[in-house]
Amino acid sequence: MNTANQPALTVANVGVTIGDKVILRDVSFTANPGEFIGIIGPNGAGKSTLLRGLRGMGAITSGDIKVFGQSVRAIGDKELARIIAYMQQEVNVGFGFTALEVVLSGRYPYLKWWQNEQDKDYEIAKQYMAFTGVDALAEKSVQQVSGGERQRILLAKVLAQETPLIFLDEPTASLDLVYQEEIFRYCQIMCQKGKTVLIIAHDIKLAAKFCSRLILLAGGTILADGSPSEVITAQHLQKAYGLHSDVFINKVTGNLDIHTYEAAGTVTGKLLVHVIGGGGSAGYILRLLHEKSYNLSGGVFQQGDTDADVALAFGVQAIVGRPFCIIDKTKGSENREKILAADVTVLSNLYYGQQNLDNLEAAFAAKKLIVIEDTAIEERDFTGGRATALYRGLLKQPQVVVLNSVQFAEQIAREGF
Ligand SMILES: Nc1ncnc2c1ncn2[C@@H]1O[C@H](COP(=O)(O)OP(=O)(O)OP(=O)(O)O)[C@@H](O)[C@H]1O
Repeated sequence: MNTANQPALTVANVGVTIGDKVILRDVSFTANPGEFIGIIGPNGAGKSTLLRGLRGMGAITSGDIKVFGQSVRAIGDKELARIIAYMQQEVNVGFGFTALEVVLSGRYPYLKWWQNEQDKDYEIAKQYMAFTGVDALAEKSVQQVSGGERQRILLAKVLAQETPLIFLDEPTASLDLVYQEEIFRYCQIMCQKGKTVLIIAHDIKLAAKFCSRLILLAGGTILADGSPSEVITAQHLQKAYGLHSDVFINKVTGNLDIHTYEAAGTVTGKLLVHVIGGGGSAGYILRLLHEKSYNLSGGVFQQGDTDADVALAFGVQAIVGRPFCIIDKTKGSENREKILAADVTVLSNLYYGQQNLDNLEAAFAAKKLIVIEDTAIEERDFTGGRATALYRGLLKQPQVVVLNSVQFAEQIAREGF
């Protein structure tokens, strides 16, 4: 087969109906050499049905599938096995076979019916066993290896098939974190060498970390197809999984991260809450309130402050000032505007220096103010006593309620504001 200048896979309007149940409909996409495509989606979305169908193993009721420009229907079994290797979700490995024998069975598309495996086949099998780190297990029975080792033996078998296309149906299921990452890493290397890998995965974060592209299936059709950041959005996750989430780049890992939470009722939706914070003191407050769907603003945070990052991750309108600088007039006024507009303002357990003293002064403008106090103000005062004096004056205001962070969390969980 001539594979040059052709998409590896062309899927056009594929549908699968079993009995009167529509399992897949209008599935269309093209996969090019070198692409590492993660197929994600909730249970029952049709991922396995799709992969089986693409491999020509399940009945496709409509549409067309081409590999390197040729319809799969027109390709014989053995030739197709030289183009697509497929690792199914549950593989029964025959009793008594050694790991090497299992991997060698991946070479069958290259053997004539009368032929045994040749030296070259042994070399290839051993090469991929070394690649997936199971060469030392060659003579061991596959019944006597761990689940992770077995998955890597099966991956070596699939690789020994030396096909340009590789389909993997949840190869990481039941594997620990190390093995899961390893399998994704092996696939990434194979794709860098020009192979096309389609992998079904339930771990979205892992798929987003390694795959060059994701296809999100939901309800039997493609909901989103693109780069991980295009596909993994709160809106798509809500549509596909019915899940409330925030999607953001984790500053520690540099990877896409997802924070999921239980949906709050609609009661809190319209209440405006402003959170005065900084230096990481407001992050958990923003999270708690965001999870309850309050309409939030926050500030004045400093650029680079984790409170500013948390606000960004949760889509909170944040007033962010320059780092290590006294809060300027503009930011101070913005802060007061938000405080005046808010139904409730929360003042976090802030530490005060000259730079952020304006946050404390601004708190006097609140209609209703919840002051979070976990540490005595004297210990948080780096202004030579000014912050303490202001704070004491603030606590005398009738609109002020003082809670520690545990009481605050309980209050929000129990009844909100
Ligand atoms: N042979 C069949 N007969 C009838 N329904 C089927 C058949 N095979 C699959 N289905 C149904 O088709 C839908 C899609 O199944 P499929 O296994 O493709 O989903 P999946 O996305 O791979 O799910 P999971 O994440 O749970 O593995 C499910 O509702 C399933 O019950």
